[in-house]
Amino acid sequence: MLTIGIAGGTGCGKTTVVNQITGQLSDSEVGVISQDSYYRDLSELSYEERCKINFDHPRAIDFELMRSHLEALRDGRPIEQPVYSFKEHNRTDETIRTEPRKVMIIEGILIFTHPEIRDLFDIKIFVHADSDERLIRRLRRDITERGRDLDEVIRRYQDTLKPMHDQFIEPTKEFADIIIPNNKYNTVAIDIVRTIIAEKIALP
Ligand SMILES: Nc1ncnc2c1ncn2[C@@H]1O[C@H](COP(=O)(O)OP(=O)(O)O)[C@@H](O)[C@H]1O
Ligand SMILES: Nc1ccn([C@@H]2O[C@H](COP(=O)(O)O)[C@@H](O)[C@H]2O)c(=O)n1
Repeated sequence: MLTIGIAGGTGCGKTTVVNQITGQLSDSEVGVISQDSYYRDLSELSYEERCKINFDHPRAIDFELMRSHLEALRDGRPIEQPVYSFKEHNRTDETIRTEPRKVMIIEGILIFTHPEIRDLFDIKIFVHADSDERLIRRLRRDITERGRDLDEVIRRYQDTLKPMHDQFIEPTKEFADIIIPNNKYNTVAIDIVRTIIAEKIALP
């Protein structure tokens, strides 16, 4: 199995890049896992308490579960990937059965902060977009897709997102094998990654 990690700050375009990479590839050969699935279960907290959680700190992520899932896939075993709700700030009761594939892509803001997770990646890609661009994209996306309003996004950006990005996420750029500049759509970089994956899939 070829394991590709795609990191970068919120709104840099990780999900978009993953969709562009996998667009014309077969689902049976390339799978995608999102770090969002591994936000800790917060069912013991009220909704109001969950709203106050810092979701940009590495401790918000259940890296143990992520590691055991990545190792299971690598060993050829399927996993039950949790499904996350941004509206509820919590995991749902659902899971998605994810079968091992020739290529697995894992995307998320914090995946390069954890040394043991980092070591599981054959290729590490960091997607870069400037912070003003990322904030604009995040505002648009969170309001239209994640049930947030302007005040919520700005408050979270100032209180936790920006400081956590500077402390934890930006420094992991140094671990990347490839940095994709994504202030604008970057078809050249996407083609390069697709070529690498196509070669892997072509192997018996
Ligand atoms: N290169 C780009 N140019 C303009 N908008 C983009 C670009 N890449 C992504 N977007 C948009 O920005 C928003 C955030 O992108 P997304 O892929 O969800 O980022 P991430 O997964 O890194 O948080 C989405 O609405 C997406 O359509
Ligand atoms: N309940 C939650 C959980 C996470 N977030 C934010 O999501 C961002 C990471 O996801 P991306 O798709 O943007 O990479 C992260 O910055 C968290 O602040 C949230 O708003 N609510």
